[in-house]
Amino acid sequence: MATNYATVTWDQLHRDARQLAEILIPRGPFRGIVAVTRGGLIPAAIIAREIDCRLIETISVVTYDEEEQGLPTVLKSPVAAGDGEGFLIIDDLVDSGVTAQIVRQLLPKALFACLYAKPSGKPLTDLFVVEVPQETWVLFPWDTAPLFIPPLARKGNTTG
Ligand SMILES: O=P(O)(O)OC[C@H]1O[C@H](OP(=O)(O)OP(=O)(O)O)[C@H](O)[C@@H]1O
Ligand SMILES: Nc1nc2[nH]cnc2c(=O)[nH]1
Ligand SMILES: [Mg+2]
Repeated sequence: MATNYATVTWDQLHRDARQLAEILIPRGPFRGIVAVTRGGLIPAAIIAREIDCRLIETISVVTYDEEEQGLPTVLKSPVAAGDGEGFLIIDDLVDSGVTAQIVRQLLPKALFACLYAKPSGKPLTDLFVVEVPQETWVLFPWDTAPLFIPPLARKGNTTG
């Protein structure tokens, strides 16, 4: 279980994805992108727009249920990407690196990039934008919703 949380807003995610695209342009051009569903879908869409790439394939790997890590299962293979030559793999983050390891085994010639990297997963990604502590759970904009909280002055005041 994570000991703390880092909330990423839509704006921040968009800025980080654009920054990754900027780093990726000199590494291209790419024949296509493989988005690691589901978390990689939105970063991949933003990056595809910035690097002007229209061919998007997906790979589906399920590893986590809520915050619990389980055995990874490949639900969909990225058949259109062959051995990955000329392709760019995009995910939202690497944590333990297990998902990235599986994806890389299936696409050994592709470049792997993600927005956020925790120390254990860092060696498994070719490029990333922001490092996050291992014990921090990243809350993506699609994981969260704005919520009313009472003013501090009323905290613990059951009458007001
Ligand atoms: O480095 P790891 O420890 O493998 O963790 C990273 C993976 O975990 C999350 O996906 P998740 O399995 O939760 O599925 P989702 O993308 O469909 O939400 C995240 O989107 C990465 O793909
Ligand atoms: N949302 C989210 N999914 C994850 N999967 C593995 N690590 C994380 C994390 O920090 N945040
Ligand atoms: Mg994922």
